[in-house]
Amino acid sequence: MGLFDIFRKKKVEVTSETSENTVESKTNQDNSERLEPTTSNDSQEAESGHSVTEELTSDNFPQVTETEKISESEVALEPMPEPEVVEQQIYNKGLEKSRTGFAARFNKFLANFRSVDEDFFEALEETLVGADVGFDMAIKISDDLREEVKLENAHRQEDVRDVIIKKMVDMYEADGVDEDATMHFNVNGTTVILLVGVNGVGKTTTIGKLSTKYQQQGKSVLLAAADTFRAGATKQLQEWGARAGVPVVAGKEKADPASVVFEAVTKARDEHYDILFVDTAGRLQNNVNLMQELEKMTRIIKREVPGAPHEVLLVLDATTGQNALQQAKLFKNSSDVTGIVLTKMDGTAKGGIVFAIRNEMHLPVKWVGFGEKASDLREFKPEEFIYGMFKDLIA
Ligand SMILES: Nc1nc2c(ncn2[C@@H]2O[C@H](COP(=O)(O)OP(=O)(O)OP(=O)(O)O)[C@@H](O)[C@H]2O)c(=O)[nH]1
Repeated sequence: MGLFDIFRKKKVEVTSETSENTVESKTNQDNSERLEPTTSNDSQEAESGHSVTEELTSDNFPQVTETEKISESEVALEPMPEPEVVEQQIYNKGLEKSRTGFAARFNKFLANFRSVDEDFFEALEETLVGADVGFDMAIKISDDLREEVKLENAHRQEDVRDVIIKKMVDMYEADGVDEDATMHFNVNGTTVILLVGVNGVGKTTTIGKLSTKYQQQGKSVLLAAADTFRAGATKQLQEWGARAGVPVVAGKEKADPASVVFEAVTKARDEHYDILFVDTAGRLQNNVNLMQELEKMTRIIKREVPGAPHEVLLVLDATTGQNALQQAKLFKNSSDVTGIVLTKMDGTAKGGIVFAIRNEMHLPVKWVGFGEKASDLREFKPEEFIYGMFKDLIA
């Protein structure tokens, strides 16, 4: 089953689940309406002009009634949602801005639809570029659609919309056929994971989140604060380390980052840590010194732990749109990037960047950040992403 079919299936399942829930909640509402006392707190509040809650003291605190006790035990028996459902909810929430942004652009484009002519393709390209799917992909989609018989026969807005979204999903799927989005671990010793990227994209935060996750899975984790460039970076990493219960190897401010890496990598290897995360400094990506610094660190890591680094994760800030794509190109050329962490997806209306990264970079997105908390970093799931992005657009 292709990605688009999975997306359609998900949509049908969720729509029918939602309508069942609506019937159920309507029934509950009907019952509760009948049980509701005639004088509610709200009306008391409205009459007295101030909150009832404020007047509660230990003396007049209401006793739990028999009915409330029953409903509490009912709540306790309620089944926990399936992990896939939880994941879908997280993606839906995290992609809210992108989804509404894309839907607004797309609906505007469709509202002007009269016929499939040259103007139509021009407007489509503009819409796609505006949604940050990347220039190359926008042109490719538009070119492919010119050959599409189904589009030629489409007369209604809904048909046009379905053909275009199916094309986007199919193309996205085809571009990712050889992509390996799994994390690679060293089976014979310490796994070394390097995080690279420009200033402020979320490297330190991502290390904090990943170390919390792996620590909770029972792995022993060590952090290396090799960002000696920015004052405060080491402290920030130490704070995450303390929260996750993970030790941090740090050097003095402005110390040679390579010396911190050397100390950390030998400690991790000799003391048999499962994972070492290396936080690097993020100056401008075209800064030659930064690239040389990264190369030096990588040489030391390779020398001390053969086969390392096992992952070089490039962190990109999704809110920077096409700028993130430029950064990806530069880093890909000068370091052995194995995957991408796309942060701040919660704060962008430009989720289309995921399409551009796959289409133009052929680098797998391995993780996505939907917020600042440790649990907001999620493994990248293409199905959830496609669903979260387009669910409002397909009937
Ligand atoms: N909303 C949101 N904020 C995030 C996310 N990831 C990181 N941030 C925030 O982005 C800001 C920068 O994150 P850092 O981890 O300091 O970035 P950095 O790449 O280490 O920065 P430098 O050390 O300057 O290179 C912080 O305020 C983070 O809380 C995310 O997924 N969503």
